[in-house]
Amino acid sequence: MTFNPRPRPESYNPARELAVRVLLRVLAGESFAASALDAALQQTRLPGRDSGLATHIVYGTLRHFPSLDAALTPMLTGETHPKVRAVLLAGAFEKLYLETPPHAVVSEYVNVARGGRLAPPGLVNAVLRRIQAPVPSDLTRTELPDWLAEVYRAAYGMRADDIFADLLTPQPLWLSLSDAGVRTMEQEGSVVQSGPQGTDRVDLSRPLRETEAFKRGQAQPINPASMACVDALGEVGGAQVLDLAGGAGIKAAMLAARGASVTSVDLLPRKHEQAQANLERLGLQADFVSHDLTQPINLPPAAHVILDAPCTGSGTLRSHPEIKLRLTPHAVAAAAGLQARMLPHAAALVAPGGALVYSVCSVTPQEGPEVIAAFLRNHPEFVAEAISEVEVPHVPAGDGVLTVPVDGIDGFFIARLRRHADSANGS
Ligand SMILES: C[S@@+](CC[C@H](N)C(=O)[O-])C[C@H]1O[C@@H](n2cnc3c(N)ncnc32)[C@H](O)[C@@H]1O
Repeated sequence: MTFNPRPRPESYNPARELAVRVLLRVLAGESFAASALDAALQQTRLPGRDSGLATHIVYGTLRHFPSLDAALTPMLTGETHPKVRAVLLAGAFEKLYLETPPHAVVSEYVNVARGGRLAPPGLVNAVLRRIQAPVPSDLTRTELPDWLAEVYRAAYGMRADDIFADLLTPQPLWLSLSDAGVRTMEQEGSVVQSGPQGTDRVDLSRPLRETEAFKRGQAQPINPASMACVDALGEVGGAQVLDLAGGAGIKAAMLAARGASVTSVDLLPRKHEQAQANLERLGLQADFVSHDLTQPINLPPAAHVILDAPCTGSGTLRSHPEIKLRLTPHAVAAAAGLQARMLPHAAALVAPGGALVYSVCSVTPQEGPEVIAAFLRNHPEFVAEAISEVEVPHVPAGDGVLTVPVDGIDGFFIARLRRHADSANGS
């Protein structure tokens, strides 16, 4: 008898297997899409076109997850292994939302399933051949759970439908660029368009980290709505600024670049390490303090304080579509509770006559207007001020503003509170 080796699986584009493996981690709640994808792309070094395809599949699948899940669920019986589900979700996304010919989608994902030992090829073949778009409904139009779609409708009224459509499209890249950075980017073939709040919208000719502008410290990613929070602090050149919940230091970097002396406070020392490394890249500096801001903190008061509080991120669904899959009303209440505990300790650091900017990248009323209203009821020494520095589209929201998440701008709640000049500090 002659030995017949098993036929080798047909080849397939590794971008699809990479996308499936990234989805597997993100759907298991192990990672955000951005960091899982970044790590996988750095490890495999796919050519540019293929990394573009992998990125498109990961984000598209997450953005359309509610519809894809609704289309798949009736076709599957019993428990479906997460690996099988990830293959089917990615395949269904590509069949229903990209222009890849259906027969190519089926054969590619059958080969991914077999070659990557991810799923029974026969099942993938059968499901992807038959799958069709689900019947149109509110869910397929918004791709959001009902309660979250209602939050958006309540916040933005007539504009909500445009926002739902926008949230399903790829996120543009926003950078803060120095003049030299604009020139370096353009020399490398990237297209730079000036955007709101002094940011630039950039179509890159290569991955950001590989651009000279990034390596030389001439470029910092920042969303215009995030920059609006920095701008709301007013003129900070030469002033002391307390950057509370400073995290990886994006706002700290923008403040330091304007000549402020920044002290950045965060719960997690590892965030300070990231911030420090980034500031070094940019040729800037700041001081760091690790502290739990639900507790009083002993720092000299400052005329400019920002609390960019931890939040649910419900205003960043275009760049972080996985958030909508995990977010619950319970998580919103928990975030609002944390923010309400942090705000008085931040306010205690504001010098008489000074300003406190409170910001969250969330559009829920609990994390924005309600936190501020409750604080002001108990702190008559503060008054909310109008913020003229917000250039991005925004709507009024209680004592602050809510930026409108269209055109790649995140949804941020921003309020500015002024301490009366004759009121002393204290919690
Ligand atoms: C929205 S992020 C800050 C982003 C940052 N301001 C920036 O612009 O890069 C919120 C930060 O709050 C921090 N945080 C969460 N709970 C905290 C607490 N109890 N005390 C201090 N910081 C906290 C998190 O570690 C996270 O870095």
